[in-house]
Amino acid sequence: METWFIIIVSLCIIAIIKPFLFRHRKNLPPGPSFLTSTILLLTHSLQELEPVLKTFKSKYGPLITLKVGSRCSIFVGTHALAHQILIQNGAVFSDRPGIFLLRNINSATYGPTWRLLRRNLTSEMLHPVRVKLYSWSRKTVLHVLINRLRDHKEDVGIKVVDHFNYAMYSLLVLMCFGQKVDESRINEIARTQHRLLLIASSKLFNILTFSPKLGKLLFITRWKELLQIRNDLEQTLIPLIESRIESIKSESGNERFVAYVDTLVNLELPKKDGGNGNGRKLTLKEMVSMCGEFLNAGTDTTSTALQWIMANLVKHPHIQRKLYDEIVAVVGPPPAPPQNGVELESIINEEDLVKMPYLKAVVLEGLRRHPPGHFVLPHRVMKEVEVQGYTIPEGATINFMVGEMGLDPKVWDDPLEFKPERFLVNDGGDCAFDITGNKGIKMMPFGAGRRICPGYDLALLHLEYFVANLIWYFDWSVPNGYEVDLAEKVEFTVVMKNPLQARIVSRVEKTNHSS
Ligand code: HEM
Repeated sequence: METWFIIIVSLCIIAIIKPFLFRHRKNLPPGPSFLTSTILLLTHSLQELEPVLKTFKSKYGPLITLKVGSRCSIFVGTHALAHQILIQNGAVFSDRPGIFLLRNINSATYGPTWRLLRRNLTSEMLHPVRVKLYSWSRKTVLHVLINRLRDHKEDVGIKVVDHFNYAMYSLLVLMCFGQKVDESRINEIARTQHRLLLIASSKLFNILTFSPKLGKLLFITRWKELLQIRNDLEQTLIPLIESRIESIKSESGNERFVAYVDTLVNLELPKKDGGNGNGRKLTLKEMVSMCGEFLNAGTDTTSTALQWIMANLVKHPHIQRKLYDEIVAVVGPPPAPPQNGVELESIINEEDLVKMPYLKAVVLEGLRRHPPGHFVLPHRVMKEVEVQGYTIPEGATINFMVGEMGLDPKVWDDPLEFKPERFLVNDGGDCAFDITGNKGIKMMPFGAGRRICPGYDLALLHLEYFVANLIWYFDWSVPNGYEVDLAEKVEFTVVMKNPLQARIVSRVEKTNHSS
């Protein structure tokens, strides 16, 4: 029903905007007809466009244009071009199509406000010294996760994704608001954020990035739904922000660590694009956008990646064994599991992770084979520029086929295989891979260039830390009658269509039973 409606409306729009069609006489990268492009953009979310774009790539080459009226959306399908665009010409391609509703880092236009907000995050929260100070929160959350996984019935298997999600939300909520929040509140935050993310990855957003007015007109119901969710998020997060602000005032510097909210309270927006023309503090609603982004960015993405990695370790027991052997060689065998959910005293220290190259390789292979996002966030071209003899017009949106790049047989041998060894150098002794792609892009799960994910180091730490500890404590295997299915499903991230179900047994208990 909705699709028919969209098609009819799009045909009407064609008639209205036809005069704009021929405004581009420039040599744009090739692509399908205006009508095909319009229908595709109106009926698909960004991630849903992937299979169609793959076909277009074989037909038109690695630079593809989808045109609607005078606007274009350009897609880039190869590593070399992505490097040329994002690294060599970074400044021109680092803007975002302004999507109004939120003031946060990822939606900010390339300018002083974006710089200020991004620097605040990287220097106040993601600096290695700060990240180290949060190690107690990672330990706390890991304890909870391990105890939750221990509680299931062994033979049935456990669906792990909800537990991973809960762990990532608990962790990021701690870092954001500086306090432990009870389970029902965490679940409420996770639910609201998830609803927001689902809308953010729908067709509505595809059109909004292209033409905000058209998007709101065509998807009025969805737009209203988005405003309602945004409202719900404010109701959930404002009390947490206010409570943190109160505690900063009362404890004046005696806090155990700096939470994200603390850094936002002190921020002063630059005069130039501060909204009302003079430098000012963030409003509470703007803090909601910033905190919401912090939670979104680091939760679903990381728990999706964690699930894919663990699924591959369950599917390939020899890789799991090799990883376990590496861990034991560095830290020794795992301790006896805690009784009655008592906190674990002994876990793998973060400092030990650097001695585990195979662990790094497993995580990187997971991100190559199953990047949580198969595209980056849309970029906006700031000035007309030539790429490969084609004109990339000012104002065009541009995106990158991240999923496709990770599977390119010209760059990766047996790209569909899960082979962590491909990341090892020096006869398997080292894992040195530049995830930023600064010198050359082979894959880009975190994007590349000026808009690269600022949280990539933290995300890699979270993945290595959780994978290492989960494999050290537990033996992971396939429950009876179940098969690990690597089929994908598009949500905000690209998730497992059939979520991982695993039989998880404490390694120490398993050894005791068998001896
Ligand atoms: C496995 C986990 C993660 C993945 C796969 C991931 C991936 C990405 C990608 C693809 C982008 C868009 C890059 C672009 O548009 O070119 C991005 C942006 C961003 N990410 Fe992450 N991310 C992860 C974790 C995190 C974490 C833990 C944080 C911080 C707590 C974070 C914060 C951000 C922010 C603020 C942006 C917007 C950057 C900007 O526009 O300047 N991400 N991320």
